[in-house]
Amino acid sequence: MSFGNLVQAKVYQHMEENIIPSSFEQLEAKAKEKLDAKPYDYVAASAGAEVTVKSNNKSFEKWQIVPRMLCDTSVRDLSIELFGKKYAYPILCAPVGVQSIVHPEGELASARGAAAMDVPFIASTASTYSIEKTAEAMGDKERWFQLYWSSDKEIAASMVKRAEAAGYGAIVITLDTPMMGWREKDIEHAYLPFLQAEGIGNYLSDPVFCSRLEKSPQEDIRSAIMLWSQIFGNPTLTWKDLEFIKSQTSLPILLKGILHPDDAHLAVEHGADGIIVSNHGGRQVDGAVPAIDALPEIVDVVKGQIPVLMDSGIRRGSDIVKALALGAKAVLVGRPYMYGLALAGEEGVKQVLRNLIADFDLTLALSGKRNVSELNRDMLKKA
Ligand SMILES: Cc1cc2nc3c(=O)[nH]c(=O)nc-3n(C[C@H](O)[C@H](O)[C@H](O)COP(=O)(O)O)c2cc1C
Ligand SMILES: O=C(O)C(=O)c1ccccc1
Repeated sequence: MSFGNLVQAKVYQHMEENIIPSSFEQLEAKAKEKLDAKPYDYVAASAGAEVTVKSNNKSFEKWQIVPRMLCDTSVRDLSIELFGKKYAYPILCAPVGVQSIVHPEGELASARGAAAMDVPFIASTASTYSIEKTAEAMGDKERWFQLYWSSDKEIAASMVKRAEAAGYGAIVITLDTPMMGWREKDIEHAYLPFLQAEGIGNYLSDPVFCSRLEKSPQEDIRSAIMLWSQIFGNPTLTWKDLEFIKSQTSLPILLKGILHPDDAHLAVEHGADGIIVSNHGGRQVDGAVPAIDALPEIVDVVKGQIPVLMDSGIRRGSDIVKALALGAKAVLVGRPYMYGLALAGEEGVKQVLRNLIADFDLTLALSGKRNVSELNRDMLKKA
């Protein structure tokens, strides 16, 4: 059945039991009801007084869309091109670690949900399920691998090579987490899921990691967890270390966590293939600049030499329109799909993504635009 431009009807068709609220606030509230406090707070909470996570959302309100009329928006194309490949939408699932704390199928369910919606899935280094198992769940659908560069560089290199072998299309190196931020809720709960061996699946299945152990993780999980805690994160890294990872792979490399225009400049200078403007959803430096505020200056510095993506605070279609109008090529979503996963596994992730895509499509059309390349700063007004 075709519903023409009644995008809502196309969405309703898939909602057998309306399990997933369409509003982000209700989605979060339902996830809170369902989950235990520890895993819920791990996902929902942020660093410090949570100023940045709040201002991530507030800052989108500073930009107002000025819609244009009579533009024939009957036929629309939401696709983009990145690194020579076509993507159906300018939306990706952000790398989110340790997803098994909200659903037993964890990353596998999210990856399947993303694949079903034609949304690329970025698998975190800190996944409970391995690079290879996640790839297997996705068939030939697009996936990227996010690297937490461990203090043992051979382990980092091994993971990058495993990702390339398993059909991942890009490597995202997260720069803002050489150590985890000060998250008051997790401290209150004394919660660190890794200490129960959740979120370390890529290490336990890594030949180089295992070669550093006296006994296999199956024989002695405590020592494996201990080693993980010693090698996770690498605060010694500097710009010149990027050369090492570049030499390990032919995949495009994106740097995630850039907020300063000078760092964007350095990223280009050191041969990054892309940048992800992000404050890690407010989970690292409380008081850090909202990502949407950092974006325009970074886009100006990069001058189209490499694609600039962004995340931190994308909740609705209008947020995506604004980010793209300010120069982002695509956006990543984090918490929204985690709540979908918590509520209904793969189906929940699918519904969250489907709603977001439909909302984006409608906002684009109602703003008088037919495709992503028509989005630019002229359509925005600063409040
Ligand atoms: C529970 C959780 C775990 C995360 N784990 C990772 C991770 O393993 N690697 C990473 O690069 N970013 C991680 N992030 C950050 C996300 O990739 C992304 O930057 C952030 O969630 C975007 O903000 P949003 O949640 O407001 O959409 C995590 C975020 C959350 C909420
Ligand atoms: O919780 C996070 O934000 C995060 O990035 C992370 C870091 C280490 C392991 C798992 C997730």
